[in-house]
Amino acid sequence: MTLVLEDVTKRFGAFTAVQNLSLTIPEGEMFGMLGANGAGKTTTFRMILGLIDQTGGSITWKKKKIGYDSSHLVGYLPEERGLYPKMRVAEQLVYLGRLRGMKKSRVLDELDEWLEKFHVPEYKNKKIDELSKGNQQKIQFIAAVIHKPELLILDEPFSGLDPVNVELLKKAVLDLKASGTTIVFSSHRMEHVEELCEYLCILQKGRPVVNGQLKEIKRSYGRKNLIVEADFDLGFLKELQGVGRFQPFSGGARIEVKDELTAARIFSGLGGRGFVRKFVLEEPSLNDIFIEKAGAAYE
Ligand SMILES: Nc1ncnc2c1ncn2[C@@H]1O[C@H](COP(=O)(O)OP(=O)(O)OP(=O)(O)O)[C@@H](O)[C@H]1O
Repeated sequence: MTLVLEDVTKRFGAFTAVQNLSLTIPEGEMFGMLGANGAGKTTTFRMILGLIDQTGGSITWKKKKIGYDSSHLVGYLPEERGLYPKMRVAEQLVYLGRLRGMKKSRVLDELDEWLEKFHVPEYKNKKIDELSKGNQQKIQFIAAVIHKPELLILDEPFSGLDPVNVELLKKAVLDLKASGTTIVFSSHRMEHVEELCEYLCILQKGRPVVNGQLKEIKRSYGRKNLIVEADFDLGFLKELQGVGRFQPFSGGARIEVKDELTAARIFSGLGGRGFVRKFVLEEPSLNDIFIEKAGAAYE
């Protein structure tokens, strides 16, 4: 276990931004930090990186506190993007790489590789403010990883990227994971977290309301989703015992059911009413769990 947060609290004056947060993030894993706006994700990242001190509790990376002397071990993509607009990409990266103890020639070699990977080798000598916002974000991502950090913290890495760039970045992140990097990232897009993370935490007003392994979280949530499509009105199912949220859509409904027995009862209740085109029982999505636990919806 490499990144350990024990009973961490952060207060800003009288306001508590993070409260009694305990997490263990296994080495080489990708960990999703979720929560509505203002839940405490960025504050937690800043504490992990040693940029701000926690009010209580402890945070260790491989049993040591992270401080400025460990900046070569960690990489950070902050939520507020911060490149120097008038600097050229290569100059910027050399500057940041050297701050982390890299030789200029190594920075330039790594940069060439990354720009190829992101299909933008022509950006090397462009000024940051000549690039689109999404492309600036790719450069900032390269700045966070160019020194091959052991621990990588990405605050909303996919926000503002088009679908092609989201895929490029996902692949880059998965490659880093495959090479052993421990990655913690935040996102408001549940499907990204679901696709990439085995472990996650949902914060609500600074407190962890869900924390652990995704498949275990889904299993213990219990309820499942039933997708039914039929040529008759399914509204009567709302009243059945064991039925939770009922979301009708054109030609069918998505129905939260307590257990498989409820699904079986629904199945027999459909008989003789008309034509059923689809009847599928699915695991709850992370979005379902998030809506219940964090009390906020995302599309
Ligand atoms: N320096 C500060 N002084 C006072 N309050 C702060 C400070 N930094 C953060 N906060 C407050 O702490 C809470 C948590 O903020 P934080 O930025 O960690 O949320 P977040 O989960 O990252 O939100 P978002 O999804 O909007 O980025 C917010 O209510 C915020 O206003």
